[in-house]
Amino acid sequence: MATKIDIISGFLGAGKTTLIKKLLKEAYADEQVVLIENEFGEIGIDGGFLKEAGIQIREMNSGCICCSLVGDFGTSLKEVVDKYHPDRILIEPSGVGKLSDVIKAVQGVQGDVDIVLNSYTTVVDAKKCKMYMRNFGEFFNNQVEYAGAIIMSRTDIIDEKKAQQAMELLRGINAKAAIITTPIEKLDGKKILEVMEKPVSLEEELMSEEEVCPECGHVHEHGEHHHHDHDHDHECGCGHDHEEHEHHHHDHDHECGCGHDHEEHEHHHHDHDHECGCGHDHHDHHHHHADEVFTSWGRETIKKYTREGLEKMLEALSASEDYGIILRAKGMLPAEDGTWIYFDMVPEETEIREGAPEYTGRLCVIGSKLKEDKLAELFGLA
Ligand SMILES: Nc1nc2c(ncn2[C@@H]2O[C@H](COP(=O)(O)OP(=O)(O)OP(=O)(O)O)[C@@H](O)[C@H]2O)c(=O)[nH]1
Repeated sequence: MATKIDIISGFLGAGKTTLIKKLLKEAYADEQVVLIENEFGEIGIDGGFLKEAGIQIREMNSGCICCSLVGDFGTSLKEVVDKYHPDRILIEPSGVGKLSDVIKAVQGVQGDVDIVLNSYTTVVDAKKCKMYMRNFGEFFNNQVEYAGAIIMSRTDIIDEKKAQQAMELLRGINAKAAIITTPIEKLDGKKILEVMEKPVSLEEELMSEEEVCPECGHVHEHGEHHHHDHDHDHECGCGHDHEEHEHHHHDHDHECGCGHDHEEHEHHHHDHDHECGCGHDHHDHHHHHADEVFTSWGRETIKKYTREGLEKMLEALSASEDYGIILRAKGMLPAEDGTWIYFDMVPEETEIREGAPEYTGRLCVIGSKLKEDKLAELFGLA
């Protein structure tokens, strides 16, 4: 049986790891699963948390799984399949990766390796969705637009109105995905996986009632029919033949988000297919690689911290832009009292907990226009 590939995408701190842990426990318990992580920061931090769950983890920290690294990624995927023959490979792209690039990379090796793209899901922080769309739309929106299913995180802590607003924003750029709005801790992992694998939105459910497939003339089951549609959409963004491109152009304009009109868009495709083939509009001056926009700063350290001290440092990070635009910080550090402090921070939300001793202390900050000297000073590591 071909190894199933589940892609779990989502912006920095969205809740990808939280979801993966839940799926491992509740939905993948009887399967052999390998996780491929592509972290943006230089220091692998998540690995530590997930190793406790006892699954195989392969980290790809050398760069993004994107246009330039498709080869490495393919090799990595092949090695994992040959070595472990897993039932499933979970791919957790970096929080600033473009989902379309990852889908394309998987599809690119599908012919050589016995894998099948099974699901492509995006976790969205419902609390920050609006802000991310506005400030980092180029990366954030792509993850939403290409998702088969969208899981809204933090619907447990925001009010209904805000959740509704976030949902509408997401629906505005992805008309088809199933959007999970129920807090995930209320749902069984199996149920979540079911939605990820057969993401049927209400709209499709209603529409497909009596719908006859225009291609084969049959009435399909909901899920079946839906998958059919989705496959087409995604193929369209990923370097498949031109006829199909044109055929689906209507959808594609939306997916691209480039703001150009249809004709112009088509033009770009002709011109730029050669350069990269990833279906992006490279002519657009707003196209960036993640490392042009986001930077990370990380340190290994033996310095000991206190919870109170660390809390203040993390508060200072989001209180101003003195340290740059901070989007994410995490780490595990030795405490003065001999315990270990693990922390997870997204602006205005900090989680500090006790964890198992690590071989050394590590911390990582991700953001835009980071001021490294100031950060080193703040954490007492200058
Ligand atoms: N209240 C609440 N907190 C959440 C939810 N999902 C994630 N978090 C918290 O948000 C923080 C980040 O969650 P992660 O699962 O590590 O996010 P991630 O997407 O893997 O983050 P990256 O490491 O940046 O890729 C953690 O402190 C989580 O406990 C949610 O649905 N509700």
